Amino acid sequence: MSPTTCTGPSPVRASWTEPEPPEPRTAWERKLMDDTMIRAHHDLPVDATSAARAEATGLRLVRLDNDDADEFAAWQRSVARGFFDGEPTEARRRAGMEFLGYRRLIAVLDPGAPDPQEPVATFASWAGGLSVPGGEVPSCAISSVTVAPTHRRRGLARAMMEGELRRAVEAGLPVASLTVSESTLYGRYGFGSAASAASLTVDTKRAGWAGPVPAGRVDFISRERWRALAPDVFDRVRAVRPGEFEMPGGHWDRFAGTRPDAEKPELLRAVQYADPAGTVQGLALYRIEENEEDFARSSVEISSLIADGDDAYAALWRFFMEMDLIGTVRIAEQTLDEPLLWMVADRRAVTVTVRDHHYVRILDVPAALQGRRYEAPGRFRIEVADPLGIAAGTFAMEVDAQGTASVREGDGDGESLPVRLGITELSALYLGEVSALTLARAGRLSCPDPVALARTFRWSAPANLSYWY
Ligand SMILES: CC(=O)SCCNC(=O)CCNC(=O)[C@H](O)C(C)(C)COP(=O)(O)OP(=O)(O)OC[C@H]1O[C@@H](n2cnc3c(N)ncnc32)[C@H](O)[C@@H]1OP(=O)(O)O
Repeated sequence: MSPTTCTGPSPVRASWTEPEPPEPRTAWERKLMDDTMIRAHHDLPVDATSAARAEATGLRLVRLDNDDADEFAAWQRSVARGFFDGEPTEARRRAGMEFLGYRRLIAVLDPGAPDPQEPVATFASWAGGLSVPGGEVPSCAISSVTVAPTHRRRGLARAMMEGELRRAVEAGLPVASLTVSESTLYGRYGFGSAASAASLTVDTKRAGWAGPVPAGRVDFISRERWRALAPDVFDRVRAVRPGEFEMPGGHWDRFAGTRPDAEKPELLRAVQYADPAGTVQGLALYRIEENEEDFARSSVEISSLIADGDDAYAALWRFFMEMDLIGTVRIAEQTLDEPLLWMVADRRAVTVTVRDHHYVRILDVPAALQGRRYEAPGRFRIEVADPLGIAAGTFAMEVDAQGTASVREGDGDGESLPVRLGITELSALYLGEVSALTLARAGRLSCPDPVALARTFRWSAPANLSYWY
């Protein structure tokens, strides 16, 4: 599989068929149907080293059968407990079986526990497309990492992570990626914060619309129509925005509240923006939170805003900013460089909070670095340290005037600029968000000319992952 393509099929179909599973609707779901490589990753047995480590402490590290309803239900219960959710309802179990069949499910079982089938640790992964500057690479997406409070700090999370990263390497995936509950967890495994997220809170009474007024129209649509349109509009946005990830199965229905386990879907409102020719270029989902004390200062929570182009972006934001009875508009998971800040009359009406969000871990340095484009040519000799030994080495990297890189193991020539850094730092640089100069100033990499390195690795389109997985 080339590092710049990612196609992939549903490795597993859930056994629950009541009602009939829907036809695959998103690009992801369609692609899942026929990619043997993704199925191969899904079906690999558990890592022997990690399994032996668990065995030595009397525990069993296993890969679960997605089609086994009891195993899946127990795994899902443990994940819910790990993330402080309530016990999954029957509707949630069924939806999970239907929508999560593509995930490789790992569990740790404790034969000494009162209920030995209930996992004491969980882990999920799947192969999907990660948008990078100028392209897309296959990534091992990781989610649902939990360890029961009764079994914490015995190395179970480490055993699962190390084992699953080795499996991802074996499957030929050049990077791994995840979203995090805590910033402190994943740097030790070589993950770097590669796409941050900004939360915006707008005081609409103060902001004042100073942006363009596009010629198209904004209309209310049903949640079902939003669900049907969103994948295509999102895929157009994703193609040019590093940091976005191919939408995992089940997520569109979760956002739109069109899954059988949706909670209060009736509170969601959906709108679209169509250009004057009638082409839908933007979509948004939101809910209103009424302010009982002052109806004229109620709040809008935008849960999704997908804008393919500047007109769609301006039209949707203007729609929210000029709504009657609204005092506050909130949105999360935005880029660090939102045009909205330049579309309001009073900049201080917008409060921006920044958080680390999408973490990336390079597993195969040549494949990963060749999978993206660069903004300036350069020749580098990159020495990478990796505490897990997966991607350590010295690499000669040459970027031509078109921004295409050729990377191979070796020292390069005497003209190459020497760079020394850890895999966490190289991974953080990967999507072009943080500048190499900033990492050098922070003492996180060494290079005699960090400005040259920064010029090559930066990317003008800001990185962003607009959701959690
Ligand atoms: C991608 C995702 O799913 S993100 C979600 C992560 N999960 C959660 O936040 C759910 C609640 N938390 C948990 O379930 C657990 O505490 C976990 C999964 C975070 C950690 O599980 P444990 O089995 O206790 O971790 P383990 O014993 O393997 O520790 C591995 C390392 O991480 C460190 N570590 C573990 N938890 C934390 C923490 N909360 N903060 C900082 N360091 C931590 C350990 O000190 C250890 O360090 P070392 O190996 O470098 O010495």
